[in-house]
Amino acid sequence: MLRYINVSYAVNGKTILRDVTLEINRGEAVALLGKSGAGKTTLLKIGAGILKPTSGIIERHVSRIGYIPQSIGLIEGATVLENVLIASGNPLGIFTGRWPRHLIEKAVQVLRQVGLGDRLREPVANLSGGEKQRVAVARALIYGAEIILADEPVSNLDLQTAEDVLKLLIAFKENGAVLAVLHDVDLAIKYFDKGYRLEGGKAYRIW
Ligand SMILES: Nc1ncnc2c1ncn2[C@@H]1O[C@H](COP(=O)(O)OP(=O)(O)OP(=O)(O)O)[C@@H](O)[C@H]1O
Repeated sequence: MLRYINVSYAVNGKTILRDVTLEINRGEAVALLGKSGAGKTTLLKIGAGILKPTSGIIERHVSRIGYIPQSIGLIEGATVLENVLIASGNPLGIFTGRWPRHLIEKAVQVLRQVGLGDRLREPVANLSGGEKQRVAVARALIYGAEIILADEPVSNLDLQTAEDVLKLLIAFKENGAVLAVLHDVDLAIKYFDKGYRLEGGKAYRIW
């Protein structure tokens, strides 16, 4: 679904990625590991099309990519339901605050799917870190993303919550595939089909 071929990325004369080749196939959950500053976020942003590689090729065999940044990227003052509706891509609703009934029904359905059916009217600011990650997954679902690129989706979460969020992310494989940046190798091995480690700008397949 997503393939990096000899991708390099440099900024201000500093090479962050060198000749990275890796692929995420349909039905796969792929973990990306590596020390702080190794280039994991940069790699994800290139996959999402936010950054352009300095050289190399990105092949995308998907039309919709869901990108969940480290900051999660929710609108804190808006409700859980509004945050999901905004991701549905209906431009009128964003300006008028009025959404077609079918979209509201769909938003409620994806929020139930991620276990937040009883928090629809809650401002996102009131949610815990794990619950915010769930909203982010619900946004990807209503958007119709085929692949999720998630940047450290479980950092700062306790183990139980981290496992719950990972199970939810992994379930997204049914829609396509998942690429997630993780720090915990044990969790990565437990839940992910494939793992790469970034080191010195290069990607090494570790399982
Ligand atoms: N626009 C930029 N200008 C200068 N340096 C940058 C820029 N973007 C990234 N870098 C540097 O590139 C390196 C890789 O950054 P990146 O955010 O991809 O790392 P990371 O592996 O995601 O780190 P972390 O685990 O700490 O989030 C870092 O040293 C960072 O400071």
